[in-house]
Amino acid sequence: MEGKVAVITGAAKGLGRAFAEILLREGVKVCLCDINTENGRRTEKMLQEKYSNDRVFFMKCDATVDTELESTLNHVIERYGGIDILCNNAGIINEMDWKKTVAVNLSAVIHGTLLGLRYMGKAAGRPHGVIINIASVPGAVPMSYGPVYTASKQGVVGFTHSVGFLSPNLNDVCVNCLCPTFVNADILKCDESAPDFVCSRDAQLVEPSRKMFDEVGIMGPEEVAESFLELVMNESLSGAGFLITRASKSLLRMPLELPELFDKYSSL
Ligand SMILES: NC(=O)C1=CN([C@@H]2O[C@H](COP(=O)(O)OP(=O)(O)OC[C@H]3O[C@@H](n4cnc5c(N)ncnc54)[C@H](O)[C@@H]3O)[C@@H](O)[C@H]2O)C=CC1
Ligand SMILES: CCC(=O)/C=C/C=C\C[C@@H](O)/C=C/C=C/C=C\[C@@H](O)CCCC(=O)O
Repeated sequence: MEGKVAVITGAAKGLGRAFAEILLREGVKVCLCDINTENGRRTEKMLQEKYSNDRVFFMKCDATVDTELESTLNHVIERYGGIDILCNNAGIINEMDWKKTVAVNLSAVIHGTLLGLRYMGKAAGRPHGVIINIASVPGAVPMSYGPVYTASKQGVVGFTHSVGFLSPNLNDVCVNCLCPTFVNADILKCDESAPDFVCSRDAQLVEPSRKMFDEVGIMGPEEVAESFLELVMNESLSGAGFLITRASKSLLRMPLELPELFDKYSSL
């Protein structure tokens, strides 16, 4: 991993920051992209102090703005010479502004992947590339209080399964996705005062999820980052989706393990 270059969207905090940190630990150079400059600069400072100034930097980038995402990738190529790992991680849950949820969670992931296929791997004169799209458990099962969020994540899983099937043969870029269960991050707060954390206003729908927190547990971002690293290092898989649960503490390949998961949810 030493010397490889990674770009992570939504990396100012939560899972994106944990993914950045585990890659830095392995010797990778990382560009942290996020729409939130304040958190992004804070994370940049923290990681530069821990690793070094020249191995990590922050770029303000709204992943939903096509030109911003593309110019970010170009900037990273100029600065570090290429890109080997791209993680399309930025995500929100906002059932009221459903177009924004689809734009961040699905459209930006599709655009990021298509750019990655152009700027990484053989097409860009690099030996190999890895794209990891962050979906979620609702990428495979329904989540009643977040139908738009669910649709966006199912879109990510379907897109990844399809595009990842061919991409290793085309230009040696693997595309996979991760579906973690609940992770301790701001997105879980469902705080209606923060516009991007709005899920259903119907308490009766949200309540079952709170029960699910106890049932399936809430993972730490660093636990998910260990599985993320395992997937980044696997150069033979593509078009696959992986579930990460607290109980398994490892990657479960979808859809093989899903019948068991459906049983678990339908019995609650
Ligand atoms: N926390 C959880 O329980 C789970 C989260 N996920 C997914 O993991 C990903 C990361 O979420 P968390 O770290 O949990 O949430 P978070 O809310 O802590 O972090 C999300 C980051 O994305 C950034 N962001 C939002 N819109 C953006 C945009 N347009 N462009 C660039 N950055 C943007 C935010 O500023 C924030 O820094 C999301 O895709 C989420 O759907 C998946 C499964 C479980
Ligand atoms: C209460 C606020 C909240 O739950 C917000 C969640 C936002 C994002 C987290 C998401 O990515 C993780 C979801 C994991 C879900 C696991 C199981 C669900 O599919 C069960 C849904 C049960 C139901 O339909 O009520």
